[in-house]
Amino acid sequence: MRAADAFTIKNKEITSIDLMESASMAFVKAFAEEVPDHETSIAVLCGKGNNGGDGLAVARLLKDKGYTNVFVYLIAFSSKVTEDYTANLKRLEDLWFPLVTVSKAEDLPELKEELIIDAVLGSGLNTELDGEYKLLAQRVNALNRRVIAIDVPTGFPAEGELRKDSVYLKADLVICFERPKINFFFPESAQAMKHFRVVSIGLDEDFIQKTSSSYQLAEALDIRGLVKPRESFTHKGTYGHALIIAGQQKTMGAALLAARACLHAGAGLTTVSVPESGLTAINTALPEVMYLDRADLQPDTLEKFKAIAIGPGLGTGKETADILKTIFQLKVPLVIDADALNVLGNSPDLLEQLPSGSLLTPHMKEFDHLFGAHQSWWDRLETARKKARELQSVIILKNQYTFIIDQTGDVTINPTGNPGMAQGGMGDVLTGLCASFRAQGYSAKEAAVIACYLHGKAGDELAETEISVAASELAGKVSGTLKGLIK
Ligand SMILES: NC(=O)C1=CN([C@@H]2O[C@H](COP(=O)(O)OP(=O)(O)OC[C@H]3O[C@@H](n4cnc5c(N)ncnc54)[C@H](OP(=O)(O)O)[C@@H]3O)[C@@H](O)[C@H]2O)[C@@H](O)CC1
Ligand SMILES: Nc1ncnc2c1ncn2[C@@H]1O[C@H](COP(=O)(O)OP(=O)(O)O)[C@@H](O)[C@H]1O
Repeated sequence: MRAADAFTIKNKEITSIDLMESASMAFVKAFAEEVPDHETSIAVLCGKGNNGGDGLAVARLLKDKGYTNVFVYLIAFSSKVTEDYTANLKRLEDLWFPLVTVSKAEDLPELKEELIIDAVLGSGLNTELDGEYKLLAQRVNALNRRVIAIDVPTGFPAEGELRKDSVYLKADLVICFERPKINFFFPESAQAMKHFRVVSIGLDEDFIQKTSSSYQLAEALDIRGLVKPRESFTHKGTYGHALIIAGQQKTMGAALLAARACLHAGAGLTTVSVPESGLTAINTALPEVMYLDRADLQPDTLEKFKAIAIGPGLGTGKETADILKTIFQLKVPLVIDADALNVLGNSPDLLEQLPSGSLLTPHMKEFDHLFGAHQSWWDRLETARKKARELQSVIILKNQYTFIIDQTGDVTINPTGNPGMAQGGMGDVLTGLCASFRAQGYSAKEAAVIACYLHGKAGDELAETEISVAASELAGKVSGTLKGLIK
C-alpha cells in the first residue's frame, strides 16, 4: 500500500498532502454514514505521524460537514513530526480550532465526548505499544466509549504475529484505506476491533492490481470470471463424475451432506461410498446419487472418476489409511478432509505420498494435527504457505475468513460466510463442493476459490432471514446462489 501511495503521488501528479486530504474525505464520508447525528460529541486523538495528520484533517472536515462538537487532542509523546501532519496542524490553528496537548498519558483529561476517533498511530507502527502509548491505550479502553479508528487501531500491526498480551486501543469500527490489512482476517484481531470497512482514497488502481502481492481477496467478479457457463449439447458426461468416500454407521449424515452439495453444485454424476447400512438413506434422501461398495474401492474401479473426496465422518481406523494408500496411487484429483486429514496427521510417511495437485480442507485443529501446534494465526498461515509449496497442493484453511493457499504459497482470502454457519456439517458441504468443481474440470485452486466463495455466499443469503443455517439447507441452495453469482 505504501508503494501504491508513492506511485500515485508520482504518477497522478497528486501531492502527499492532497492524498491525505483525499483519505480524510473518504473517512469522513463513511463516518457520516455510521454517525449521522451531527450533535454527537467527538474527541479526535491525533499522534504526530501521518495517521495523526489524517486525524487533524478529519476534525476540520467534520466541522465543515456540520458536526458541532469536535475536540482535538494532540498526543505529543514523540518529538518527531511528519510534514503533512505539520501542514494540517497549521490549517487547524488558522481556524482557531481548540487544541489540547497531551504530553503524558496521565495528562489526558477525563474525556466527556461520546465518541473517540483514534488517529494516534496507524500503519507506521514498528513495534508493539509500550510506555506512554500503552498507558494511553489502556486509559482510553477503560472509558468504554465508542471508538472509530482511522486506518488501523493504534498498536495493531498491519501484518505479523498478533500476540495475546499486546495492548491495542480497541476500536468498535476501523475505517481503513484502500485495502484491508491481512491481520484484520485473523481471529486474534477481535482483541483490537469489532468491524472494519474499507474506503477508496483514489490510489492508482491499475498499479495496485499489477503490484504483486501474496494476498488476494476473493470477489464476486473473480467467481464470474472463473465459472464456465453450461453450454448447449453438453450432457452429464461433460460435468464429471465425482466419488465421495465418507460416513460410518453413526456419521452417515456427513456423507449425505457432502454428496448433496456435490450434486447441487453441478457434478454430472455423484457416487458415494458408504457402509452398506447407509444405502437406504442415500436412496431415500438423494435419489440422483449412486452407491459404491467399500469393497469395490480398487484401482481399476476408481480410475474412472474425475475427482475423489475422502474423509467426512469416515473414522480414523486402518480402513481409512488403506483407502488413502490406494487412492494415492491414482491419477485422479483428490480432496482430503476431516478424518482422512487426521489419519495423515498420524502418519507422516503417508502424508509424504500425497499426490501433487491435491486439495486439503483442514479447520484449525486438523491443520495443527497435520503440521504441528501454532501459537498464532500468522504463524499458522506461514506454515500453510510453506506446506502448500512443499506438497505442491492447495490448502483450504477454514475459519470465519477462510484462507486458500495455492502451490506457490499465495493466499486468497474468502470474505463470504457468517456466524450463522457455525454448525456441524458445514465443512462436509464444503468438501462436496470442492469435489464437484474438481470433477467439472476446474484446477485445485479454482475449485477451492469457487467452492469457498459459493459456500459462504449461500450461507449469507440464508442468514438474511435465519439466525442459524443448517448445512443440508445450504447444500440445497448452492445451485441458485451460483446462478445469481454468474448472472
Ligand atoms: N496509502 C495510504 O494508506 C495512506 C495512509 N495515510 C495515513 O498514514 C498512516 C501512516 O502514517 P506514518 O507512516 O506516518 O505512521 P504513523 O502510523 O502515523 O506513525 C508514525 C510514528 O509512530 C512512531 N511509532 C511507530 N511505532 C511506534 C510504537 N510502537 N510506539 C511508539 N511510537 C511508534 C514512529 O516513530 P519512530 O519509531 O519512527 O521513531 C513515527 O513517529 C496510515 O495509517 C494512514 O492513516 C494517509 O494519510 C494517506 C494515504
Ligand atoms: N462464523 C463463521 N463465518 C464464516 N464461515 C464459517 C463460520 N463458522 C463456520 N464457518 C464455515 O463452516 C465450515 C466449518 O467446517 P468444519 O469445522 O470442518 O465443519 P464440520 O466438521 O462440522 O463439517 C468452514 O467452511 C467454515 O469456514
